Amino acid sequence: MKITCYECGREQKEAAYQCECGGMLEISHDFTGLDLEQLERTFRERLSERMTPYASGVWRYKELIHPELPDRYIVTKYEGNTGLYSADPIRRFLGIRQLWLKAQSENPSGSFKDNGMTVALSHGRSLGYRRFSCASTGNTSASLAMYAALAECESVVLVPSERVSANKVLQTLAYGARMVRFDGTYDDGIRFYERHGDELGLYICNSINPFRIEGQKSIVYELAQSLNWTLPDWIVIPGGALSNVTALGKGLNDLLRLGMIDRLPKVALVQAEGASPFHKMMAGAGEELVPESSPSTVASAMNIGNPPSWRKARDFLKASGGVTCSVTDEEILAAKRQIDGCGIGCEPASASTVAGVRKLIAERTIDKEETVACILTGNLLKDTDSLGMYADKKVGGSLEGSVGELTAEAVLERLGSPA
Ligand SMILES: Cc1ncc(COP(=O)(O)O)c(C=O)c1O
Ligand SMILES: N[C@@H](CCOP(=O)(O)O)C(=O)O
Repeated sequence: MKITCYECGREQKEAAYQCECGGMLEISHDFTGLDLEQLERTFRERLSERMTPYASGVWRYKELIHPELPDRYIVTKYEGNTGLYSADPIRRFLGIRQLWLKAQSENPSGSFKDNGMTVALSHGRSLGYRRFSCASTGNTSASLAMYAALAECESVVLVPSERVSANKVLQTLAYGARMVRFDGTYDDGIRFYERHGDELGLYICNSINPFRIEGQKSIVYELAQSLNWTLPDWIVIPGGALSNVTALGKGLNDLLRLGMIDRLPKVALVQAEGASPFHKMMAGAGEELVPESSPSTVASAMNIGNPPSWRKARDFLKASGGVTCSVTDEEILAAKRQIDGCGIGCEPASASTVAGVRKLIAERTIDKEETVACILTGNLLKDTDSLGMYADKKVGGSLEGSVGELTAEAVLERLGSPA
């Protein structure tokens, strides 16, 4: 395993997040010598592991993620192992032949961050760190605080004072994090760490830490394994800091290189219109990202104007024929209503995927005969404010008004006869 600069290629020391040239870091593995059949058998056999690190849907793939890490450093809550659903109401809503929803929202802290955080935090422990940190819109901080508490370590987090979900803030605090609220956005928090992280002696677990990306690759490994190593035509994913799409691309390239899949699916990256600097760059065929200083969307997890991983994301999407699009807050909430109402549920950022599929079908980029998997990144309870924001607030048809005396007849009168 080697850590190099994504920009200049220079090899790096272990604990760095950024090369001297300012470039992001990347981990590369030498997979030579790995026996494909043996690997597939191992990944299958580990599905029946219980209470060992290999019962995790991340560490099941340790050989492809962090082969050198001694097991004693692993901090796991058996993350991954999330549901893959074929939700008919959503499929009908989109009018598409086949749709899968991969619910990373079912992770232990309620978001896809756990896939990456277990690896970053475990690696930091192996380096001797006891104090872990991040800047966050709330999900990264909740995940970090949960794993740090499990490892009996400290967590220190920077969270903007506005435009974040109160649920995520409270969850982070409940796990014992020390929190600094500040005026600004996630982007300002990252800039602070790039300047001061080392001097503060903190181990930073944002996605500028390349071990986060290694862990997040497991999402697509697990998706591929669940579908017997045959991926759908499209994978659709939301984009904020762009760590998830970067990890998706890296994981897909690993699987192709190893011969575990025989073609790359197309990837669609969806941003919220009010925070879409990456989509604007891609749509305008530009090569350089122009940061947005005041990103603003109901999908608060994606209130990001200067995504650190944009170069990696751009290179993957361009090389693989991927696309980007943006959707409005209204479109996000309409899609969220469908996803919640079919019993799966998600937070607004995740719903942008289904909204994006709808738009890409309308634009004829996705054909209705193609197969699609959407990555649902965060849990419905992560943002309860957004539940009151549906255009039509009657989600399941709430019984408005009083039923008077509570009798079966009175309730039935309000409900009507069963369908
Ligand atoms: C629930 C949720 N969905 C989507 C995103 C966007 O993912 P990324 O920042 O990796 O692009 C985030 C935050 O990062 C998130 O918390
Ligand atoms: N939505 C994220 C912001 C991106 O953070 P990172 O972990 O990819 O650096 C959050 O939950 O903080």
